[in-house]
Amino acid sequence: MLSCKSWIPFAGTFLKNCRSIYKSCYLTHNSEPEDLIPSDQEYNRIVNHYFHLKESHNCLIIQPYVKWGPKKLTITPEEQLSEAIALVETLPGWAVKETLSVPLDTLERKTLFKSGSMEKIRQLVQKSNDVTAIFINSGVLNKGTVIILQDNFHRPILDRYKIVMQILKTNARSKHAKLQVALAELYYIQRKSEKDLMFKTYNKEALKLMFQDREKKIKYQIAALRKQRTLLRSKRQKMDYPVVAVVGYTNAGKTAIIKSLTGEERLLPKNQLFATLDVTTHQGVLPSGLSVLYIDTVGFISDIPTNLIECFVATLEDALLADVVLHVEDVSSKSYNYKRNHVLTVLEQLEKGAEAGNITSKLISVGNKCDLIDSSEIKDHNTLLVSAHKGIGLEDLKQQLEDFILYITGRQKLTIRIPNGGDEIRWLYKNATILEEIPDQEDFQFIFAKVIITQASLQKFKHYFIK
Ligand SMILES: Nc1nc2c(ncn2[C@@H]2O[C@H](COP(=O)(O)OP(=O)(O)OP(=O)(O)O)[C@@H](O)[C@H]2O)c(=O)[nH]1
Ligand SMILES: [Mg+2]
Repeated sequence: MLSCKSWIPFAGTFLKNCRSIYKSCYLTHNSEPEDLIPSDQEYNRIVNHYFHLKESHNCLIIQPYVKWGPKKLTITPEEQLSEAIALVETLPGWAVKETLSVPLDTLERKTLFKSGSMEKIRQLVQKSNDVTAIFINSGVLNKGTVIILQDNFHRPILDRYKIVMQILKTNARSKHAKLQVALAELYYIQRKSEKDLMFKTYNKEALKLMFQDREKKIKYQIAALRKQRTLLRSKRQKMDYPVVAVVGYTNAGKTAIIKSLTGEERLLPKNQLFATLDVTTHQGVLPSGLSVLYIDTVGFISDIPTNLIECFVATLEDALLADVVLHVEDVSSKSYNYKRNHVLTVLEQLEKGAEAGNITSKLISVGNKCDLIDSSEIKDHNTLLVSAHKGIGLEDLKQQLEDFILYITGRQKLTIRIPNGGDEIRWLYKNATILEEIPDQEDFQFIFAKVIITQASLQKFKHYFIK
């Protein structure tokens, strides 16, 4: 385990490197393209110091919970613990050895736990001596508490923030996701450097320069990617397909739903938290034949400092500009209400952000994994129940989406009488969705075309063809 003192010898080389161009030598277990993220050895060491990055850990998970008062959560400690287990098990090579829920009367105590609980934890660590880390399932622990607990239990202490960061690092595949994670990590280290004694030996100016330089380079690359995405977005707008953004708590089944709605084999739903870190787009067809684009997004999770999620908000931008936002909920989850409230709160916060527009007015909820519950367990009778696995309710979902899209985008279903084989039908094939062509029985020179068409296209059609 690294202590504060073990950092001092690095300070000299660190300062030298601060003024040099940073060589690419990102975390050893995370293969980075050479030019992707500016990095240096010292920075990586700092990161390792905070995050205790390792290929594997045997964890003791401790779930602190406040028994009563305003800090008491609506989610039970058992439910919190099961999410903590899922978080650890998401990391390849990591395992859960022991778990313990510890009641607290306050979250303010410096040691977090009372002496009786401290003793209980100490005994548990001694008993299972293959425990290599203690994960305390709480947002961010303050440095003083971490030091006290580490000194007491002689194991690295991890909090929720660190575990989620580790998952994001492990699961980030695309250039964009890696850059977002690198930025989140940088902000964390930057904040630490303002208070942490560990940085006392470093030249403050050089440190600041190094952080600024790193931030500038990462942001530059993110901006370049964003330009590409804006280009793609405008191409998509030209295609004029309605867009459905699929959002929700992590592991609710967003990817699985999109896979079932589109039949796209490339999509791989996983029993992991934060399996999806990239915003991807998939084409599907609604009951009347209208093409639609589904956007898969990064899942939400509660009790994580907002700055970590903020880094991913940029990746949600496209999603939030969608015509419809489909909120996927896991109806089999015991913390269904807690998760629902969390997602809705985050969406409301995003809505307040500059470009997001009005999200709540274009929100539809769908309850996934209904195959795992029986009718007595239904939590909200107004939510459409589906199962991506068993294919239950998917046709109803498509119909709901279609009706909502027609309503919200001002598309109309129309029947237009036009010449058979003329320019009109060719134009409509390009600019609208043709549902059916029916010959006019009274005059075979004409057909009735049933179409779905936007207001804008209808105006153009009238302008070109109706004199
Ligand atoms: N029983 C059951 N399991 C499902 C259903 N839909 C999804 N799952 C499972 O739930 C897990 C999570 O599914 P994903 O589609 O990856 O969930 P997600 O919301 O995209 O998760 P993240 O990308 O990690 O936020 C996987 O193991 C799926 O196989 C369903 O209808 N029924
Ligand atoms: Mg997913």
